[in-house]
Amino acid sequence: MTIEIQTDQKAQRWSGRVDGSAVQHLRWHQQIAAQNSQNLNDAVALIGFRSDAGVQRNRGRIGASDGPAALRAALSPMAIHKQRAMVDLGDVVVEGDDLESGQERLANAVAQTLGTGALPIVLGGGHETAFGTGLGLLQHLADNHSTRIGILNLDAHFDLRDEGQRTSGTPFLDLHQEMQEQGLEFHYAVLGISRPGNTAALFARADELGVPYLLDEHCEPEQVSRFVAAFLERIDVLYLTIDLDVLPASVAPGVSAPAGFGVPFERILAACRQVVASGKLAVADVVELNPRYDVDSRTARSAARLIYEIALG
Ligand SMILES: N=CN[C@@H](CCC(=O)O)C(=O)O
Ligand SMILES: [Mn+2]
Ligand SMILES: [Mn+2]
Repeated sequence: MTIEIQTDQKAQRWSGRVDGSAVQHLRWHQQIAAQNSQNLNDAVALIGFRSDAGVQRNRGRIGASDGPAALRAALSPMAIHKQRAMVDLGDVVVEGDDLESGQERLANAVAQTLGTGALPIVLGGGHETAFGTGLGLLQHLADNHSTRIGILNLDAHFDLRDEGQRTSGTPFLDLHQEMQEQGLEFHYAVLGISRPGNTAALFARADELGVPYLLDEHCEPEQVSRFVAAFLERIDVLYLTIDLDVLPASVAPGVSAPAGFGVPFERILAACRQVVASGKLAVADVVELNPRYDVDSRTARSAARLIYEIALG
C-alpha cells in the first residue's frame, strides 16, 4: 500500500491540544501519531483522496482536493472514549485531470486495507471518490460472488449521470456498469434526495435501476430508520457514502452545491449509528468537503463528528 505521508508531514497534520498522555486524556491526533501500522485488524484506517478532477468535470465549485487536510484538522482534537487502533495511510493524489488513474490507486488502497481486516474510511475529494472506494470493495470481494453488496448514499443527489466520462456526478452509474459487467446485483439507495436538485431524467433513471430513495422533506426520524433498516435487510455488506451536501447549507456551507433545505444533522447521525449497529459496514467515505467555502470549519466539524461515530461510536 502506498503511504504518501512522511512522518514529519504526518505530525503536522495530526497535532493539537495535549492534556496528558494517559488513556483518559487521549485525542485523535495523539492516538494516530502514536500508531504504527503493524496490525490493522479491526483498526480504523484513514485514506485521503485529494481530487478536484470530478467536480471540475461536473462544472462545480472546485476545492475538494483540500478536503482530506481539513478533515484531519477537524478530527485531530476529538477526544477518544473507546479504545480502537487508528491509522492514517496518507493520501492518494489525483494530478490534474488524471482521475481514472487516481480512482484505480484508491481502489487498490481500499482493497489492500480491507484485506488487513481494517475499516477503511476515505476522506474525499469530490463524489468521484466513490468510484474508487466502491471498486476497492468489489476487488476485495472478487471471490465472494454470492455476497450482496449494498451502497447507501446520504446525498441530495442521485449521482447517476451519464456523461461519457467519469465525474463527481456519475459515480453510481459507473459502479452500476462495473457491477453489471461482473454479474453482480446492484443494491443502491439514497437518503436525502432534493426534488429540485435532480432532473426528471435522473428520477427516471433511479426508478429504472430500482433505486430506493427518501426525499429530504420526508426525513422524519421514523422514516429514516425504516428506510435504512429495509435497505440493510436486503444486503450482506455495506458501503456507506456521505456527501456533505445532504446537510442543510447552514451546517454544511463548504461544499460544491449547498442544500437549500437539507436533512437535519441529527437524522444523518442517526442513520450512521444504525449502519454501524448493523455490523454490516465494510467501508465508508465522506466527500465533497470544500474548505474554500467553509465558514469557521462548520462543514469540516460536522463531517468529523460523523466520522467519529462511524469509527468509535
Ligand atoms: N456530485 C454531484 N453533484 C451534483 C451537483 C448538482 C449541482 O451542481 O447543482 C450533481 O451532479 O447532480
Ligand atoms: Mn450531492
Ligand atoms: Mn454526491
